[in-house]
Amino acid sequence: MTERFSFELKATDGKARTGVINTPRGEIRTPAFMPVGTAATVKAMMPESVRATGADILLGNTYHLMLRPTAERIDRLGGLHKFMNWDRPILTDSGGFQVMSLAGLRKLTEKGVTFKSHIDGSKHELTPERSMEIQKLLGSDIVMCFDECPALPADRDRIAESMRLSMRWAARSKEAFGDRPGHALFGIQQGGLEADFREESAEALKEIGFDGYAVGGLAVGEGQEAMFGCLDHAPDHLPKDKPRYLMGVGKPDDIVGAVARGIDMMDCVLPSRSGRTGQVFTRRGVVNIKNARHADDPRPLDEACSCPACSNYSRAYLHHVYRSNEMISGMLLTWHNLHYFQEIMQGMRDAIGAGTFEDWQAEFHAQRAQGDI
Ligand SMILES: O=c1nc[nH]c2cc3[nH]c(NCCN4CCCCC4)nc3cc12
Repeated sequence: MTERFSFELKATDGKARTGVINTPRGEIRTPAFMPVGTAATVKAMMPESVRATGADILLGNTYHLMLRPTAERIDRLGGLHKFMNWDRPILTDSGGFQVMSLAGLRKLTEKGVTFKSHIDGSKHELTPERSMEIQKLLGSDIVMCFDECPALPADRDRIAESMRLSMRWAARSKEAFGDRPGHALFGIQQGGLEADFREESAEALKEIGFDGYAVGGLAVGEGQEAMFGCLDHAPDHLPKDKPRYLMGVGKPDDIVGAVARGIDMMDCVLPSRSGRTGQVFTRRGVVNIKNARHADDPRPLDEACSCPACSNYSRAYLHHVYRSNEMISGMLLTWHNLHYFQEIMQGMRDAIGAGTFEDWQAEFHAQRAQGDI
């Protein structure tokens, strides 16, 4: 058991990397996908089931937990790991993104943001200092700087102004975080799709110094082509010996393209949220289980998948329990999707380690039939 946080690069293949992040609560194999556990639960999953899908780390949200049940209450109850019965690493987002996407009546100043809770309308404030305090109360292993993520499209002046505010907030986050062995603080690169601002942001973050570096400000509606265009240069300016985390991504082909461009960690609600809406990701493409064509289909979702849904149930059954709005539907489809996303990650880790990532990518794309299957 290590007392420190460290990143070991094991192999590279082109720009793709594979390695291990060592933390006091266990290791994180990279490239890594983090299931999202917003309100102290990965929805429809028991923690032991999340682990069974192959996850080494999950994500929690400062914004949601500060509103309900509050960080102070979770601290009094022994911290987020004990509270949600997950003893492996947890990364927490810092709250700024969720304030801008969920909260009401927001006011943004140099100090931070004030807002009204989307739950009960109560007034709250988030600053770099308060975000660090909340993430410490939660007991997060990987803490994210408090930042501002501008909605795209935005003009260059707005993007530059927002990025520079986030860099000032990154310095305040680092100051407030202090020296916490075994815990990590990640900076978040901003700069929209602008190569010069992305480089300026990376230089500012390296000057401050972080345990890892996130690529923020993406997956905000720019589309895959623009995101990949940004990822063709944005990670290049980040330290090679530290983890790179792309926030909020994504669909399977987004994830593969990001790893090919040097990303080590990702998170997205897509596999869990889609599990609840009947959208099933498979190696041959997406299955919409609510479609009547599955009503009499005795086959599993994916013959090659070993998850409980594919091992024990037919498409006909999954179609039935989805249409009947039964709880087992969300449980089985979420488990399958998370299992499939982790299989993609394991496949990439193995391929990068073997120097066969190009072939693996070709096989990944060749299997994907167009449209619904
Ligand atoms: O720049 C960011 N800083 C802090 N947290 C973030 C979280 C983010 N999440 C996303 N995108 C989430 C996209 N996701 C796709 C599936 C449906 C729900 C939204 N971009 C982000 C940027 C940031």
